[in-house]
Amino acid sequence: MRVGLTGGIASGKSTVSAILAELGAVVIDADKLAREVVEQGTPGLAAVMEAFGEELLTADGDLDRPAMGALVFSDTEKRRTLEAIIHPLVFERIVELEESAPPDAVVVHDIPLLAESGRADTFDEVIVVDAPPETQVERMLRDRGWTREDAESRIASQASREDRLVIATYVVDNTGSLEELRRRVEEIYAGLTDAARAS
Ligand SMILES: CC(C)(COP(=O)(O)OP(=O)(O)OC[C@H]1O[C@@H](n2cnc3c(N)ncnc32)[C@H](O)[C@@H]1O)[C@@H](O)C(=O)NCCC(=O)NCCS
Ligand SMILES: Nc1ncnc2c1ncn2[C@@H]1O[C@H](COP(=O)(O)OP(=O)(O)OP(=O)(O)O)[C@@H](O)[C@H]1O
Repeated sequence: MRVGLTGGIASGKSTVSAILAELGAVVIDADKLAREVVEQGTPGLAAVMEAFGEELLTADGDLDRPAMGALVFSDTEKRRTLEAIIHPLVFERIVELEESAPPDAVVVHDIPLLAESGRADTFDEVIVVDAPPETQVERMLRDRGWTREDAESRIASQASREDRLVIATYVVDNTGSLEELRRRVEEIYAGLTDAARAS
């Protein structure tokens, strides 16, 4: 069974995917793949350098992610240029990883931009982790040392909360405690495994 997992930045997706992995799901993490495809020595990094210039490399030769973030989250055209390089490479890796998963696995795709991608209906189920923007901002300020402006510009680069909720077959309200979150995820996973067995 193929399950999409999405949510706005800092909504709690990684926390949910870690619980699902613990429960037995195979998790494919698009953010992680988006980092791997631009590691040093990759064609992805070469393509990014060609489009954006070598000043976006750190002294060690890695992609300077904070500098790239500052650039693309304040300029939509630059963000689209970066996405046009990275997204096809991520998609290729997703297909490869999916092919190597056991046939009866619950495969969870953690994809921050699932609502934006227009591919939600290619999944059997879609879990949306939901939290209000103010909670997202609070978590980003607390954890990442970003300014409120940094946090708000990322939220503004993403689909609205409403646009994400319309693709959901399961909604995880993540405004409560971590214990409540775990209970809700366990309940959803039980439903997924039942459905996978029945199919
Ligand atoms: C601009 C980059 C280098 C900044 O890196 P940084 O380490 O600061 O952030 P990281 O990659 O860990 O992403 C954190 C979160 O930012 C949000 N985000 C990332 N890219 C995008 C985007 N293109 N549009 C909207 N939100 C985004 C997501 O919620 C993501 O979970 C990086 O985000 C990137 O390469 N983005 C383009 C690739 C992409 O779209 N990734 C998202 C899933 S495939
Ligand atoms: N219910 C909760 N109560 C308190 N803190 C939470 C809750 N859910 C998640 N968090 C915390 O909020 C932060 C963001 O959560 P997480 O990293 O899971 O979000 P994310 O959606 O994966 O973020 P990103 O989009 O950046 O990948 C983490 O520090 C996490 O521990």
